[in-house]
Amino acid sequence: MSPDLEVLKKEAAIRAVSLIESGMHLGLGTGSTAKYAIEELGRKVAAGELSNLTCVATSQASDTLARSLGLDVGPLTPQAFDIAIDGADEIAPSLDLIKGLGGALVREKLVEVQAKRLIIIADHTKLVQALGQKAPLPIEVLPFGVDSTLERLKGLGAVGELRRQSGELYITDNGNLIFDARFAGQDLAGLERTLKGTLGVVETGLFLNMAERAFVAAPEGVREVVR
Ligand SMILES: O=C[C@H](O)[C@H](O)[C@H](O)COP(=O)(O)O
Repeated sequence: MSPDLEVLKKEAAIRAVSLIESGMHLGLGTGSTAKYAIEELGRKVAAGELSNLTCVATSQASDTLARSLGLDVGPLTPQAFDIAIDGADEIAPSLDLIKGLGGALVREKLVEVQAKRLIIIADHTKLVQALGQKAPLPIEVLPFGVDSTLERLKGLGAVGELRRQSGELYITDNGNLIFDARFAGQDLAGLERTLKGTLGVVETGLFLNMAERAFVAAPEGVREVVR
C-alpha cells in the first residue's frame, strides 16, 4: 500500500529543513506541507539542534503556528532570506510553479522573491508537465471594483470564478479576493506581465524562475528536482 500523502508531505518537509543551519534568516511558507516544515523547525529548535533562527511568515496562520512553537518571527524587512521553504499547487519540470490555493500568494511572493534559495516541498501529485494542467491560477484582486476587474480578466481570456469558502467570498490576509482562473496558451511570462498590468489585480500565483529546488515525495522515496 502506498504511504498516505500526509506522510509524504512530511518526508519532503524534513528533507528541506535538513538544509537549515543555526543563525539563518528564513521565510516560512503556508499550507499543509509548509506546516510540517515549520513543525520540524520548532522541534529542532526545542531540541537544541538549531539556534538563533529568525523567520518571516507568509500568512497569519504560519505566523501563529511558528510563534506557538517558539520560533522567532518578525516583520518583512529588505534583509535577504538564506532559505525560504514552501509548498506549491503545481510544479512544472522547469520548477515554475502555481501557488496560492491556500490564499497566501501575495505574502509568499513578497517573502520568496527575497530568498537566496527557495526550496519547494510537495508530494508527487503536484508534479505536472505544464502549469494549469490541474490547478487554476489564483489571482488576488482588490474588492473595490471587483466586477470591473473581472471583466478585464475575462477580456484577456480568463475563465473562472471568485473563490468562496463555506458559501462566502474568500478573503485573504490582505483583505482582498481571489479569482481562480484558467487561461488557454502557454506563454507564462507574457501572461504574468499582462496580469500584473491589469488594473485591480494585486498579484498572481505564477512563481516563475524563483524556485531553486524541490523535494518531491513519492511512495518510492523523496526526489530532488533542481532547476
Ligand atoms: O497559498 C498557499 C500556498 O501557495 C501553498 O503553498 C500551496 O497552496 C500548497 O499548499 P499545500 O501544501 O497545502 O498543498
